Amino acid sequence: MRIVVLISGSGSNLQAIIDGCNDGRINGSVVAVISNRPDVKGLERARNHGIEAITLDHRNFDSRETFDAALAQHIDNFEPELVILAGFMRILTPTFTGRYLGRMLNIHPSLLPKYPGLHTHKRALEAGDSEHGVTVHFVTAELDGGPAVLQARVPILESDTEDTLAARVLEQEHRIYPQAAGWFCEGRLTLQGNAALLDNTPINTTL
Ligand SMILES: Nc1nc2c(c(=O)[nH]1)N[C@@H](CN(C=O)c1ccc(C(=O)N[C@@H](CCC(=O)O)C(=O)O)cc1)CN2
Ligand SMILES: NCC(=O)N[C@@H]1O[C@H](COP(=O)([O-])[O-])[C@@H](O)[C@H]1O
Repeated sequence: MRIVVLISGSGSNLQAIIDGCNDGRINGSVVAVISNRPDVKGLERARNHGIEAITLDHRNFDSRETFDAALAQHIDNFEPELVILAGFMRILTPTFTGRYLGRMLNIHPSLLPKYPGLHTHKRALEAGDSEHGVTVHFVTAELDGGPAVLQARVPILESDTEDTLAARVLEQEHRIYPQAAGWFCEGRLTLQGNAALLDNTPINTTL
């Protein structure tokens, strides 16, 4: 399957997806990487693997709608079966999410539905939570509200800072995102209404 990955920064999840394609865990190939921010490390990661790396700077557009329309044109040029958000930091419009409904995944650094949005590690620490984690979900118009596919739990340690917690969560991200993408590329993972199905059975597995 053809995969287009959207990024905004470092691209460590992009790297995990590329590695999954290269070692056979994902029956697909990343055909393009698109960043809404210029000169980010994720674009370098793409180029290091001979993958087309495109910058579509959202600051050059006068609205979310015009940015999303241009983004969709770029994506559709590559005719992907799967669009992966990997640290992509723009809220997408309903028109855009509707266009890729059922074939767009995101990874979010919290145990959704807890802490949608930003600054999740800080919020979990400030709440005094004993555990945190990460969720892979289908992308819908509702921000971080799409059906969950996979989750991984991470204990919060007394000594944790935002950075140490984020690093431990990131390790789990790199583990479960290739698993979810692999299921999709095998045709096993689908979106039916507001439910994620694996082999036609409702799923919300914690790995
Ligand atoms: N319609 C949807 N759009 C996006 C989803 C989604 O599920 N539905 N997932 C997000 C990813 N995400 C968290 O996982 C997320 C990304 C960005 C933001 C946000 O508030 N962005 C700000 C800009 C922040 C910045 O540039 O640093 C904004 O867009 O104004 C919240 C959550 C991707 N989009
Ligand atoms: N709301 C989206 C969000 O916060 N995504 C998070 O951004 C980081 C990107 O890292 P990466 O660029 O190294 O993959 C990851 O922790 C990812 O979960």
